[in-house]
Amino acid sequence: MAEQVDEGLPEYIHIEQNDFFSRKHKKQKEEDIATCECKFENSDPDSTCGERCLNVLTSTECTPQYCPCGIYCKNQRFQKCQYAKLKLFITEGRGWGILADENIKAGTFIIEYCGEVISWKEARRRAHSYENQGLKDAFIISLNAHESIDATRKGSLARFINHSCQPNCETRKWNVLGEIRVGIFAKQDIVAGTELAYDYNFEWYGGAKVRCLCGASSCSSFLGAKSRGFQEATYLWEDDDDRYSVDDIPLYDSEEDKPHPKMLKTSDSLKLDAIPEEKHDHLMMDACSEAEHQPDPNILAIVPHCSVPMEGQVTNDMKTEENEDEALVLQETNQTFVQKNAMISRIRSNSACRNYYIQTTPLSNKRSLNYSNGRLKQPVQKEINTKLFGQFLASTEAREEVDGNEERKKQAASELDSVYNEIRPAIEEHEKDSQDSVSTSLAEKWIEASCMKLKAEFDLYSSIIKHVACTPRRSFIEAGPAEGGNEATLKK
Ligand SMILES: C[S@@+](CC[C@H](N)C(=O)[O-])C[C@H]1O[C@@H](n2cnc3c(N)ncnc32)[C@H](O)[C@@H]1O
Repeated sequence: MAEQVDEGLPEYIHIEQNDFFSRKHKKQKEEDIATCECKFENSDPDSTCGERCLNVLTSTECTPQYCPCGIYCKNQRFQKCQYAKLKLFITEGRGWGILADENIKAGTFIIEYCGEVISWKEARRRAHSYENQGLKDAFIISLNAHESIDATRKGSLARFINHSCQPNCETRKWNVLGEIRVGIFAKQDIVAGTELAYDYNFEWYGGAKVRCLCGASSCSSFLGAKSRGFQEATYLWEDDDDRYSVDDIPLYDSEEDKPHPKMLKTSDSLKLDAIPEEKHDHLMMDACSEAEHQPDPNILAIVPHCSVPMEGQVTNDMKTEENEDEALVLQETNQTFVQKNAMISRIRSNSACRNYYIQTTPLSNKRSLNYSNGRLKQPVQKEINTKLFGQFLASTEAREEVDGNEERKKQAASELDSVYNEIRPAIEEHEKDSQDSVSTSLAEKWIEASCMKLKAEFDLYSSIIKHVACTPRRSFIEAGPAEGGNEATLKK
């Protein structure tokens, strides 16, 4: 049975505590330690840091030695790795998944989403690097506006929990000894043998679209289909308009995905030997597809390493990781910053994760996702041809004013793009996560750049309207033919 499990198991390093990649774990200052007012009473099991505990109410774990309940404190679940019993299993079409190995009550802390804590810049760099190396599974989630957790190389069993549009679990952020940590919690009572899933809430940002195989009746068909990026990119323009045909947009079926080559040797304590032999037709989110996960030779080979010492497992050195990072940096230096299907999923507190939308232009929410016979259509930016208008105007001043305004509009748009790039994590976090706030200075910077762009657009369009309406127009003969063969529109 154990051999069966190791066969095809993705290569990763099992950890049960976050690994800080570029900084140390924060040292909790004494004045920052929140002490609750609970008091252990033999007769009342709820007296020890249960639902009424002030720390529990604020999603903060009690600090050992400071909790009045001492060893009886029940609010140190992350610290003590008090996880529910889980089993790894192979889904049909979605790779590995996790089953509840016991009945789980609604609200229960199930497991921590562990991984490497990295900056969002590093997350973006890694996402592109992983993508370039053919790694299709997304394991990077956001922790807050500045940092992400990457469970690609190091993680807990939580890295195997799949997405569902109708999930039985959710993510929640907790403050543990001064650090924010992400836990998977049961949204409802879960019966043993049921697959666990939460809504990734992917924010798709380009490239191939991953078909969602969660099987829920309310399934949105693609991972990230509800995100702004996806909706913008798949906006359906006029029907029967061949220009927007998307026959060649690449679709990625998870069922075609192939897990990593030869995998990690795990200790028995991980319960990796518990994959059930029978098919899991009863599972809530069993896949619709028949295909199996196959090994993918393109996927980055990662040397097994365990930061939590495990029986029979050799602790690897950092060299491999460093070399790998160097390779990633080199590779990235060589690559152009073309949109690819790199996935960084970003968790928002107490609910989900999403992908970065790697695009410099902020997207509007106004468009909705549309399909035409199951096909998605590409967006086209509709721009006013100011050059054409300029040629239409007789006065040099009018033409110069329109040209100048267009130039200012372009500058404002590019400034907004660069501000957006600079503060994107904070903006995204703010939009999707009521727990995180954008700092006032960032918000002001963003608002100022947005206003400048709106003003520049307004100035441009009003100058066009003003001059077209009020200044004498040149005849087509005088203006000469416009670029793009728009002669007809130039004639008076
Ligand atoms: C965090 S991993 C989950 C574990 C993954 N199944 C594995 O075998 O390693 C996320 C990846 O699993 C796959 N996946 C998860 N949920 C899915 C779903 N509902 N439909 C299709 N693929 C899914 C996608 O490839 C996604 O990028």
